[in-house]
Amino acid sequence: MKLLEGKTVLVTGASAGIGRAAAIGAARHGADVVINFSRDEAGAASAVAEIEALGQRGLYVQGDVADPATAKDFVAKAVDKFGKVDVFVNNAGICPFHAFLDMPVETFERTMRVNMHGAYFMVQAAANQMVKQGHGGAIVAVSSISALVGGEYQTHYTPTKAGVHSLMQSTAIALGKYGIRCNSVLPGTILTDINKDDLADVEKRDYMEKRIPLGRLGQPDDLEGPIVFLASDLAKYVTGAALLVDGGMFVNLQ
Ligand SMILES: NC(=O)C1=CN([C@@H]2O[C@H](COP(=O)(O)OP(=O)(O)OC[C@H]3O[C@@H](n4cnc5c(N)ncnc54)[C@H](O)[C@@H]3O)[C@@H](O)[C@H]2O)C=CC1
Ligand SMILES: C[C@H](O)[C@@H]1OC(=O)[C@H](O)[C@@H]1O
Repeated sequence: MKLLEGKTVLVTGASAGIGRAAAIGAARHGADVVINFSRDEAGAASAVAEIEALGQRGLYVQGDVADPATAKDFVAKAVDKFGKVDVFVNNAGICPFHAFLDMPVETFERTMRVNMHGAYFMVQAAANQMVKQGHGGAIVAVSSISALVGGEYQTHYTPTKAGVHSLMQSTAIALGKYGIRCNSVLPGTILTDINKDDLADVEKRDYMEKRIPLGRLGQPDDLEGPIVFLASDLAKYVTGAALLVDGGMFVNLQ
């Protein structure tokens, strides 16, 4: 069963990793997909090629989500090409691991701008378009298990992930009257570029793996189903919710 037939889906940071998996998943479920990317044009082009190979239409648009102007441009280009926005997936994010006591101001500010400000202005631009269209929509934010737990080298990052989930709770209220649902997915540890240096530490990787009841670290396509579900009418009465996708890591205290 195709869950997003006829929909136009926008995904940020989709040249690789979880964003790419969400974009491909949406296409597999019958959507046309517009992806934002910042630097990796080859990755973006190959994601669009994969979307087209699935029989759907695709478009890639360059833009740094930290710049609020990117949000309006992304939505405008999507509407130019496909006429509407039905689903928006806020995925772009960075996590430059660093200790707390000597956190460089630039690292802190860049992480806030990409992960939090970027999410805010992107969600706002997508929501304005959905309100204008008048037939509702779905917004899914890629938050994190890190919205619920801390990280010694992530003191600048975990507040952005809690912030993104909190944004979905508030926009669920602000946008409910327009039929726009807003939810978060909370991935656990998923093997992508964002953590490949961190997980090169064999001891740490081993510890993470052992903490996961399902016995393995996540892959980007583990997020495909949960994101498509929240974007689809199967979740038509779900808003303001958060779905942990972590192989059971969070609940595994002892
Ligand atoms: N990999 C993991 O274990 C987890 C990842 N997440 C979140 O998932 C999201 C995706 O990350 P991953 O796929 O894991 O890593 P990734 O590094 O493969 O993907 C991040 C994407 O965001 C893009 N991006 C970064 N800065 C950008 C900017 N300024 N403007 C536009 N695009 C930008 C990158 O180009 C890349 O495509 C992030 O928000 C991350 O916080 C959440 C929980 C766990
Ligand atoms: C980048 C980290 O490996 C990853 O990001 C998250 O949000 C997870 O909690 C992991 O710490």
